[in-house]
Amino acid sequence: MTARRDNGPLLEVEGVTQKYGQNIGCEDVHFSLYPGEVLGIVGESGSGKSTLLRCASGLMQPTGGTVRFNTRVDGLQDIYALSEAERRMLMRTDWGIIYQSARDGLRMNVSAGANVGERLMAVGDRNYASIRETSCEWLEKVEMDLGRMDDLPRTFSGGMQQRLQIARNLVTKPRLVFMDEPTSGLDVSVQARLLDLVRGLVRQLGIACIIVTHDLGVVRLLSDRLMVMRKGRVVEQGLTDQVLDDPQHAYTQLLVSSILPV
Ligand SMILES: Nc1ncnc2c1ncn2[C@@H]1O[C@H](COP(=O)(O)OP(=O)(O)OP(=O)(O)O)[C@@H](O)[C@H]1O
Repeated sequence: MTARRDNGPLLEVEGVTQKYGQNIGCEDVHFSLYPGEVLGIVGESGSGKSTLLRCASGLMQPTGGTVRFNTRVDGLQDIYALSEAERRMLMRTDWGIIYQSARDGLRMNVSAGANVGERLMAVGDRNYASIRETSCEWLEKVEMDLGRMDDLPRTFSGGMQQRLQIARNLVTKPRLVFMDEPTSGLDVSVQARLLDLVRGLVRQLGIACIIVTHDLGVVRLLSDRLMVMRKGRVVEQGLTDQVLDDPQHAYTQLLVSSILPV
């Protein structure tokens, strides 16, 4: 585990509840995430994983509870008490979000290079040569062929699009990255390479991550800690190996024994 605990949590989620009318998206969720720590969230379809991720990543204000992020200047701040502009700035600088569908995370009508470069411009970089150089470095880090730099993402395979999303998100060196099913929909060998790449970059850069997935193999490989959700609630959480090798809750036991589809 590479998490650093000396300066307190990077993200603190307390009592987060999201209701959609009568429907419960998630209910009374608590957790803290430390710098450099990778948290996996698993659970069957409809268990509230995506709802929780959206609440924690500033995309949807929960109907109850608080989400606090340890900002560089002012320390722990309730992200929904910030102005829209401040929250957007955080999202551009300290957070990354990697979506299951590249369409949600990339601009499909601008080139691969511009997809990466515009993130640098958004944080104030105005030097075209250095933007292009850094974009190239990142495309290489995610094993993209630089010959495709000026091509549109819609001409890429699913695996390439996900690698481009990773470059676009990591280029600004965020401290926290949210990933929603980053490998689903890709074929198995592409998934394995992508997971290796994510694992290498996350460890090398010491980025904290929250990964929502239905794939226990993904969390086994990437996450330090694991949270298991059912019907909007967290039923079990702990160190990933502990939870997967010695599940305490009956529902986790079913998930791990593959009796339930996750
Ligand atoms: N926009 C919405 N309006 C009403 N109910 C919603 C909405 N979004 C989600 N829900 C409900 O909230 C609950 C949790 O859904 P959520 O999508 O967060 O689960 P999930 O675990 O991410 O599922 P999946 O793995 O299928 O994406 C479900 O009962 C779902 O029907």
